[in-house]
Amino acid sequence: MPQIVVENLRKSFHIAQRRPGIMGALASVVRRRHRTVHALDGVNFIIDRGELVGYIGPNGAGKSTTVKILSGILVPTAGRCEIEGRVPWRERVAHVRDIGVVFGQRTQLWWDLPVIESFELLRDIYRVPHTSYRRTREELVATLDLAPLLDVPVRQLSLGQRMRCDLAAALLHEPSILFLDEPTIGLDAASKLAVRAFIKQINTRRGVTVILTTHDMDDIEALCSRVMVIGNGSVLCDGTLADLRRQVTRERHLIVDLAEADGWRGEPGWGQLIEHASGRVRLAFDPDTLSPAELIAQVTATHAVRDLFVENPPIEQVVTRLYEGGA
Ligand SMILES: Nc1ncnc2c1ncn2[C@@H]1O[C@H](COP(=O)(O)OP(=O)(O)OP(=O)(O)O)[C@@H](O)[C@H]1O
Repeated sequence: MPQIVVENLRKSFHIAQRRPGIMGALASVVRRRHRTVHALDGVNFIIDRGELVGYIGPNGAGKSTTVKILSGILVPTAGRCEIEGRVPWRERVAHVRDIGVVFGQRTQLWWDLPVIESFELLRDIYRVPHTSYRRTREELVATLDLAPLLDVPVRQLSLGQRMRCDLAAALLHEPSILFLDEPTIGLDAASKLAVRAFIKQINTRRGVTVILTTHDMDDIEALCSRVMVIGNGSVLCDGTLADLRRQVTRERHLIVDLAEADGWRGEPGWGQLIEHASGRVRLAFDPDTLSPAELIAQVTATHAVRDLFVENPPIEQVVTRLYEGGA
């Protein structure tokens, strides 16, 4: 049975528009003009227990609105949304016991309290029995290396330390679903790797379903077997990263390091030259028109080559094209 069902979900916001100038402001008091923003315009997806799904899209596409509806904070204008058979905004108390939410830009911990006291408060709020709370807390403290941080007030933590504490806080009540909104934003390389490893671990070992919203494509490549791309309020693509690539382009790239920096003599039939600097050449070619083996044979027959390799276009490029197509 699917754990999350979203069908034809719509959410519109009516925004009061202010007219410019003092007269405009006075006129707005008497007669307000409104503008409607269709943040979600028919979103559909199903997520099974234990999936780790990336939810990506350009700014303003509707990601946060979806997550807010799924967490019961917002009520949609129309459509169906059920999680564990419950409607999130109608059965909020039961629903929040099943979910954990982490926002990279905000903390759910109490700013002036030591971390451990925030944990205790969350235990009270979620009414977690003492024995299971202690067991889960000890596991999380060990896995996320939190022991040295427990007595430190949250405002004194670095961003990376705070994120590790926020992840623990979201999991203390052992939810079966975790919503992560930009969990690696602003983190240094080592902290990013630690957070990613932890997300992977709670998904594979504990079977927690994870919905990850991010603009960091390295997060997606490292973690997600499935990616949903949203644009203009609807899902543009739902599948593996390979599906996403196939939907956007068949293009592949040949990268050639030349023995002589300015020795490039490309032929028009080899594809499009998209980079040529410091002896490195990057060609975008269509493997259906010219096979990689044939292209390599032609290039090496006519050039002195130090090194070469074939790769897919960077995922950022693929995603940007998908966003542009969707827009
Ligand atoms: N409370 C609100 N009132 C009015 N408009 C809103 C509100 N929340 C979101 N919107 C609008 O709905 C659209 C979708 O916003 P949303 O925050 O869901 O996008 P997003 O994909 O999360 O963007 P980002 O990547 O920038 O966080 C935008 O046009 C936004 O301005």
